[in-house]
Amino acid sequence: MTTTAPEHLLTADGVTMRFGGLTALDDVGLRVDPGTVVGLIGPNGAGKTTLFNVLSGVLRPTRGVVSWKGAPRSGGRTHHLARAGIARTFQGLNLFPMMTVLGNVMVGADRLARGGAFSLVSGLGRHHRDERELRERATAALERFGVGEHAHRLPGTLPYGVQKQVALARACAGEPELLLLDEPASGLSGHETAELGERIRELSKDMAVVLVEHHMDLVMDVCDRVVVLDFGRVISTGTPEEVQADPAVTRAYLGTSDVPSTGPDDGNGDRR
Ligand SMILES: Nc1ncnc2c1ncn2[C@@H]1O[C@H](COP(=O)(O)OP(=O)(O)OP(=O)(O)O)[C@@H](O)[C@H]1O
Repeated sequence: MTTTAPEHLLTADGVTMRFGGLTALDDVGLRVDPGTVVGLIGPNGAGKTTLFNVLSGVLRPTRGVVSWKGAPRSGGRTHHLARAGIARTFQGLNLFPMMTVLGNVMVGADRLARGGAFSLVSGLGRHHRDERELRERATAALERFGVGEHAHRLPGTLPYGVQKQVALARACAGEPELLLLDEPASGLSGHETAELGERIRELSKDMAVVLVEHHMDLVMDVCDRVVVLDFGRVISTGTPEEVQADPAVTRAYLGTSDVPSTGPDDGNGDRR
């Protein structure tokens, strides 16, 4: 039997999100193809976080459809999405503070095993073989992100940059097909951000990536396509070069310090 790979991994069609009288997203369309890195940018309040939350299933749109491999998706909790092959990171890291680094990453690897997410902590209800496999996967993920030596530490005892790598390792340990990254460069040094760029490029060989990010150098460096939001609408889509050259984008950023065509930025362009 011949199977045809779906053209798009994730699509959003006509997505509108209203909060009371405020329209945070207005008829937004987006597509993410396998193996591509898609950047979501826009001035403060443009709707990036709202769209990220719709794509990651945290918010159900007022109107419109988000589809995964061609099938409409109706929201879903994080672990449901993880089982489908979608992983995300959080701005606030969201590591479990009382669990070791290894334990945290084993939770991320869990979609590939049979037991429930927390049975690995208690050891209840999990087949020993499963647990050994999870441990191996998690250890490999930590090594891949260069933080294997911290496996038995608690996250809170580690520098912020290391915790960010652990959060990335946790998201990738389940071998997702799509990784959603919410401002992964925030709080990182220039050197750490450059390393992150290399990692994202490497990850994109195995999975698609959606990146919400204020750090323009990173966006322009790693993204295949960039979607620009302004006041909840998509005002430009294209390669980094195309959106940088788009006058609509320049206009949207006018008066902010968050200009996509310049070098390093402080990530705080605010026009409100
Ligand atoms: N839960 C909510 N209730 C009401 N209004 C909201 C809610 N979430 C977001 N908004 C509003 O929706 C608009 C878009 O916000 P959103 O946070 O998505 O923008 P953003 O592009 O992520 O901004 P930033 O770059 O500052 O994070 C803003 O006007 C914001 O105040």
